[in-house]
Amino acid sequence: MEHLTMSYSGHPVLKGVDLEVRSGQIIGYIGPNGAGKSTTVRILLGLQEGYGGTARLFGEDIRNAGIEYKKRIGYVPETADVYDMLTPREYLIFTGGCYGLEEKKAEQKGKLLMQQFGMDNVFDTRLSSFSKGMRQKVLIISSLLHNPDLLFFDEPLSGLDANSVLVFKEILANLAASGKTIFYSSHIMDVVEKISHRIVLLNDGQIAADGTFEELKVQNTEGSLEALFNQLTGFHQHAQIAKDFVSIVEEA
Ligand SMILES: Nc1ncnc2c1ncn2[C@@H]1O[C@H](COP(=O)(O)OP(=O)(O)OP(=O)(O)O)[C@@H](O)[C@H]1O
Repeated sequence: MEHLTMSYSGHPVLKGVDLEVRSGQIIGYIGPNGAGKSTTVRILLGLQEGYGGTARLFGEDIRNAGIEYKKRIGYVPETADVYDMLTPREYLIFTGGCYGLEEKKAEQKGKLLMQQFGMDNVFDTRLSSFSKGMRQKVLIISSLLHNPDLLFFDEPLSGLDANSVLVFKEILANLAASGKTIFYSSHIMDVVEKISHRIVLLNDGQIAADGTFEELKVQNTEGSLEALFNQLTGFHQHAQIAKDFVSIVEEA
C-alpha cells in the first residue's frame, strides 16, 4: 500500500497508509474500533472504490489487475451472510466455483476439510441449523478451498471452541510456513501476540506501530500486547469508565 487514503462523505478515514508485506508472514493487523482496518482490507479485496494512493498485490496495481488476482485471495469477513438454505456440500461447490474450482474438486476437498473439523456428518445438513462456530468453520474452509496465496482473516476465531482454536492456530502457522501471506485482523490481543510474525497497529487512519512483538515491546514500556495497544492508542481511562458505567447502571 502506498499512501492509501479514503474518505467517506468528506470525512477522512485512511490518512496515508504505507505498508509493504512479504509472503510467508502472518501480519497481526490491529487497531481501535473505527480505525480503518476493514476499509483497508476492502480496498485490497477490490471491494472499495474511491480511494487514493496505490494498492499493489502480487506486484500489480489492483486498479489495472482485472479480477484474476482475486483467485489467489481467501477471505473470512467479520460478519458473513451464508446462504442458509444450502448445505455445506452445496455452499462449498458454489464458493469453490466462484474461485474457478471444478465441482467435483470443490466437493471432494470440502468434504475432506469438513472431516478435519469433525463435521463430515453434517455435510448435507442445511446451514440454517448450524451453530455459530460450525458456520465459522464452513467459512474458514470456504476461504481456503482454492488454495489461495494471500489470506484475509477478520476475527476468524469468532465462535470457535478452545479445541478448534488450537487447531486453527496451528493451521495458520502451517499456511505461513508454506509461503502464504496472512492478514490477521482481530481484537483478541493475546492470540495476535502469539501468532503474528509482525504486528501493524492502525490508529486514526495511520500506522502507529509496525514491528515484531519483541520490537514493539522494546520501543514501549508495557508488557503484553493488550497493554501496549492501550499505551500506543493513548488509552488509560478504563478503570474510571468502568466505574462510571456501573454507577449509571445502578442509579435508581
Ligand atoms: N460505507 C461506509 N460509509 C460511511 N462510513 C463508513 C463506511 N464504512 C466505514 N465507515 C467509517 O469509516 C471508519 C472506519 O471503519 P472501519 O470499518 O474501516 O474500521 P475498523 O478499524 O475495521 O473497525 P472495527 O475494529 O470496529 O471493525 C468508521 O468511522 C466507520 O464509521
